[in-house]
Amino acid sequence: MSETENVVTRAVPAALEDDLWPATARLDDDGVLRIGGLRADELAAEFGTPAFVLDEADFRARCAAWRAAFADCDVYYAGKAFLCRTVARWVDEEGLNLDVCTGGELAVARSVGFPAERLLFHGNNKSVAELRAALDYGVGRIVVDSFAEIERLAALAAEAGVRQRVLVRVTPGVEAHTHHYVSTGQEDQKFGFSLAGGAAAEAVAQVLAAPSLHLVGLHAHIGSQIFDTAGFGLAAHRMVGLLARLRDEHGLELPELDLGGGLGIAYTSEDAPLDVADVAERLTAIVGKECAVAGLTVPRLAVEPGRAIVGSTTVTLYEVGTVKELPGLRTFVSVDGGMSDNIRTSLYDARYTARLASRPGSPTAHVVTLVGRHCESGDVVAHDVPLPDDVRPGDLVAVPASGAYHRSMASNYNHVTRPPVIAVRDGAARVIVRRETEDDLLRLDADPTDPTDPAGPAAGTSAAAVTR
Ligand SMILES: Cc1ncc(COP(=O)(O)O)c(C=O)c1O
Ligand SMILES: N[C@@H](CCCC[NH3+])C(=O)O
Repeated sequence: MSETENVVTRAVPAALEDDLWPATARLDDDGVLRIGGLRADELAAEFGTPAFVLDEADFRARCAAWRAAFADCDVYYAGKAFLCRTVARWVDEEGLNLDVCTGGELAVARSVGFPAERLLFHGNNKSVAELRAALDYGVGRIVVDSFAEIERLAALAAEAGVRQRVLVRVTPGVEAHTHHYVSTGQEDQKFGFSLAGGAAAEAVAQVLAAPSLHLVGLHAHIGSQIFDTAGFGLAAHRMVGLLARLRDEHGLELPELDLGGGLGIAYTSEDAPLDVADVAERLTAIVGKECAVAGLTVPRLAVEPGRAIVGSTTVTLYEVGTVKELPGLRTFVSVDGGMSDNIRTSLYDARYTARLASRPGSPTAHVVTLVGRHCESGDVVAHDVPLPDDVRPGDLVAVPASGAYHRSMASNYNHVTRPPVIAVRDGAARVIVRRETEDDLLRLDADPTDPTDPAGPAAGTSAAAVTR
């Protein structure tokens, strides 16, 4: 238990804290939260709770800011943060490219006709079916992640009669200062080819030897929710070093360098995110300088922001169901969602804040634990949240910064239906992902009274079948 829990009475923040809330979020005079010109209480009445409310104007503005900051680079929105058909369409309309990491994400892109050339396909264990789907759609770039995959992809591309553009994913040996579950630049992890161990250079040689593969560049992603540029700088330095070595060994200058995603956002007022324009300036300067020193032509840079684009655009609206006070110990405020719509608190010990969204409440707050409705005592939405003393059942609570890795990591634990995503803009709301129903949950189950139901899903082609 935290020392502050329920012991200190605090003032409820009067205003919405900068950086945490979507750009169009406002507090009405009657204390009601408004996003995209719409009142939280009216949104809850129309669409129910819990619900993800996504500020479309903010999403588009963030895409535009990244595009402007990285003007001569390729910006790939990382769909894993949150993807649905409408968002794929917005990304396309805003002129960004799209990073997909599964056949499912690719299917979303495909379903809206996302230009194949502007897709990049990631994954440390892409299936044969996924690789075939990517080749079939003509995905612009595939990032190869293992020796087995190089062999597999080379065979599949040859079979399809295409020469597939690829990047080699390198682990540059950089420790990002973030939770170890989301740190991916260090040697000891499952992604990519080690730089220090020589695997990266060997992977490059194998790709170059495969006539059906066309090596266009290198890729590195050091982790996620990062607040300083030192790690990116070090990764850039090492990647340019590898480019120079490849030039010396193979006489070729690779034209592309993808430095991945990972820029952090503010979840509480203690977080100080970097400005995208500053990051762009620093990264391009570092790469430019390193290339000048190495005598290399500056490669075209690519970046893959996910969280930094969608994270702050979305607020989760919950309804309070119970308030349990344990005098001198803690107050639990239970809402109608939980770890099925926000796994980040229990998985990464992530910090969040929350505020009453349907009325002002008393000016003083108890620091409470905001919990969900699941059968786990670790089902916490947010620790140490100052909610008004008079918080009660029926109140709406809003959790900001819940656009990235919330809906995309949502589950049906306890057979809870996953919340909808409601896009709001200029006073209009649109359901872009509908709420699941109990019928949705039952749809996949076989009927126990009917032995012929279901026929069973079609099996994918096994990897062994291709490489043998
Ligand atoms: C390869 C790759 N690119 C991009 C991203 C997006 O990261 P973020 O949402 O932190 O920007 C990730 C996730 O960490 C990733 O693994
Ligand atoms: N899911 C993680 C980020 C991982 C990104 C994927 N490589 C998070 O919520 O912070």
